[in-house]
Amino acid sequence: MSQPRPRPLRVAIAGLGAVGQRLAEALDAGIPGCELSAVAARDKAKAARTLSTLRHPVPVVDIAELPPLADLVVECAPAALLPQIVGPFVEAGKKAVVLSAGALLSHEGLVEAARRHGGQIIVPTGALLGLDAVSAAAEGEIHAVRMITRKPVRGLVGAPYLEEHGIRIEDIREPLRIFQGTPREAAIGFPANLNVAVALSLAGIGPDRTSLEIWADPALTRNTHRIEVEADSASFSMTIENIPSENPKTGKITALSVIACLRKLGAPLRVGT
Ligand SMILES: NC(=O)C1=CN([C@@H]2O[C@H](COP(=O)(O)OP(=O)(O)OC[C@H]3O[C@@H](n4cnc5c(N)ncnc54)[C@H](O)[C@@H]3O)[C@@H](O)[C@H]2O)C=CC1
Ligand SMILES: O=C([O-])CC(=O)C(=O)O
Repeated sequence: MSQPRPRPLRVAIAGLGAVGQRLAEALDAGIPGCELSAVAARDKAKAARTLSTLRHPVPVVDIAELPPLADLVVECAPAALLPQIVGPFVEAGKKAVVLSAGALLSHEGLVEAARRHGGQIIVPTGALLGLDAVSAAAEGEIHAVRMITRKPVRGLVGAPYLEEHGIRIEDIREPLRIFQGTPREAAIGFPANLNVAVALSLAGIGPDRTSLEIWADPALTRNTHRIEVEADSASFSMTIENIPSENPKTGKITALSVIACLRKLGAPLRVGT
């Protein structure tokens, strides 16, 4: 006898920016097994106007009001808000999809809280690619992971690392390597730009052994990430060229990755690790 169909997972969106808006539209149009149940926004009046075209209206609330309204939260807000969005969900044994992955490194207690309370933090592939192969390779032995990110100037200006090191990129005419180090260092210096490097490191050999270069390139229009992996099971390299969304720092594919991730949660056929 078949099991009764579970009720849809109530999904909350925290942050109604480039990713949040696209995701709200997709949930409203229908992702099987999921229903949009609430949105948290900084400017609630503006968010209510943005959401007024949805077929199924949802409450627009403060972050602190989300937990009783949802079973899963998608964090797509500024990185500094990560603990207040994710903490209450995982402490209640619920799930949190995290886009500001860089901020996980300075709030490792969240993973511990999820372990203690039976919650789960899900970092989708986001603006990157290949985390399926990296996770598989990590079940064996990975010798090295290297990532090279190239971004248009407007996707990088304002990063704290540039200001701290007096690096001006506004007038460059040639590609300039602006950073060489680890994802852990980049998460601090580029909190709105390098979540992908941290996601890669968490899938593979960690934020201190992964190596990362960041280039500002005035000729580029796309955020371009190349990953190179050497493992005992395989060697592979892959590149993704992301078309920016309304937010020049964020590739369009980021919201689509979250949509695909939510679709997989309850799918009868699930493809990819
Ligand atoms: N993991 C990945 O592959 C990627 C991660 N990201 C990260 O995802 C996050 C979201 O990206 P975007 O949508 O492009 O950012 P965005 O800047 O377009 O949107 C963030 C939204 O959060 C809202 N917000 C600010 N304070 C708030 C508060 N107190 N309560 C509720 N909402 C608040 C802002 O008003 C804004 O609408 C960022 O942290 C970004 O760095 C972005 C691209 C790829
Ligand atoms: O890493 C990020 O947060 C965003 C990014 O590079 C992209 O969208 O290509």
